[in-house]
Amino acid sequence: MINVEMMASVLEALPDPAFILSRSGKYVAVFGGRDTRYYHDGSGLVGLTITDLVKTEKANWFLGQIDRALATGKLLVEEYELSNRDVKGLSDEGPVEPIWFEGRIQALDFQVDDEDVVLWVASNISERHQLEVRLRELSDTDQLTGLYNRRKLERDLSGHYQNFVRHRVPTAVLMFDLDNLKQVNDAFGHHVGDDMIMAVADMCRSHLRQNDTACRFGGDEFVIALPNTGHEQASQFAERLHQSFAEKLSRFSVGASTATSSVGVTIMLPADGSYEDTLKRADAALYDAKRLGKDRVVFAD
Ligand SMILES: Nc1nc2c(ncn2[C@@H]2O[C@H](COP(=O)(O)OP(=O)(O)OP(=O)(O)O)[C@@H](O)[C@H]2O)c(=O)[nH]1
Repeated sequence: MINVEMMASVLEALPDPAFILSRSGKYVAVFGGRDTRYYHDGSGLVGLTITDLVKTEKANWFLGQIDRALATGKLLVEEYELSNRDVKGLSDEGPVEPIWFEGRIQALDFQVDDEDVVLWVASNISERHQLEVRLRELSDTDQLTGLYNRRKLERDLSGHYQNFVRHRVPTAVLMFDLDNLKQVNDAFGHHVGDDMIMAVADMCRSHLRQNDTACRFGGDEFVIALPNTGHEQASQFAERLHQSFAEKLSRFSVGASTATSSVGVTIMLPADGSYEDTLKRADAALYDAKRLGKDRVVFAD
C-alpha cells in the first residue's frame, strides 16, 4: 500500500511542477518540478502571491484563469509565455526568448485558509512551440524567394477585406508578372531565370512597409497587398516598383526581349463581394498590361 509519506515523495518526484494556487493568487504549495532541464526550483514561491512576482497585466491573466477553472470545475488547458519582462524585479536586459508553458488547471474540492484552490500543472513546451512557429512560417512561405505564398496572402486579404467593409480602411492590390522570363530561361538557363525571380523578391522586400504582404502567386506572377493605401498612393507605388524593376532587371534582357514587368493595380471597392473580386480585377488589369505591349502599369477601377 502507498502510505502518506510515500505519496509525498511521489509528489516531490514529479518532473513537471504542480502548484496549489488560491483564488487570490497565493502559492499555497509547490510539488515536483524535478526536471532541471526545464524548471528552476519553485519551493521558494510558497507563501507568495502571483501579484508579488509577476507584472500586473500578466498577473491578472493568471488570476482570470484561476477564476475560470473554479467557475467551471473543468480541466482548463492554456498555453502562455513568461519572459524576464513579465517577472518583477528583473531587468529588461538578458535573454529575450520567453519560455512557453502549457498550464493544466483544475479546481480542487477543498479550501485552504477559507479560500478556494486550484491545482496548476505547468509544462515547459518551448521546443514544441518553436517547432510550431517554424512550421507555420514554412507553410506560409515560398521556398525559392522567401516571400509569402498564396495561402498567407489569401488570409491577409481576407482580413483587409473585413477592415474595408467594417471600417472603410482602403486597401490596394498589385498583381504583376515578369515579361519574357521564358526567353531568359532559354537563353541563359533556368538558374538565371531563378536569379531574376529572386532579384524581384528582394526589390519587393525593400519597397514594402511592415504590414504590406508580398507573395509569389505562381511561377513568375506576384501579388502585393497594401493595407491603408488608396488609389493615388497605390498608383505611385506601382510606378515606382515598375521603374525599379526596369532598372535592376535590365541585365537579364535577351536582345529585344526586355526583362521588365507588367503590373495590374486596383483598390478594394464597395461593390466587391469578397477580396476575390479585387484580386480578379487586378488580374484583369495585368492582362490588359500584357495585351497593350507589356512593360507598363495599368490601373483598374
Ligand atoms: N527559372 C524559372 N522559371 C520559371 C519559374 N516558374 C515559372 N517559370 C517560367 O516562367 C515562364 C512563365 O510563362 P510566361 O509568363 O508565359 O512566360 P514569359 O516569357 O514571362 O511571357 P510573358 O509573361 O508573356 O512575357 C515559363 O517559361 C516558366 O517555365 C521558376 O521558378 N524559375
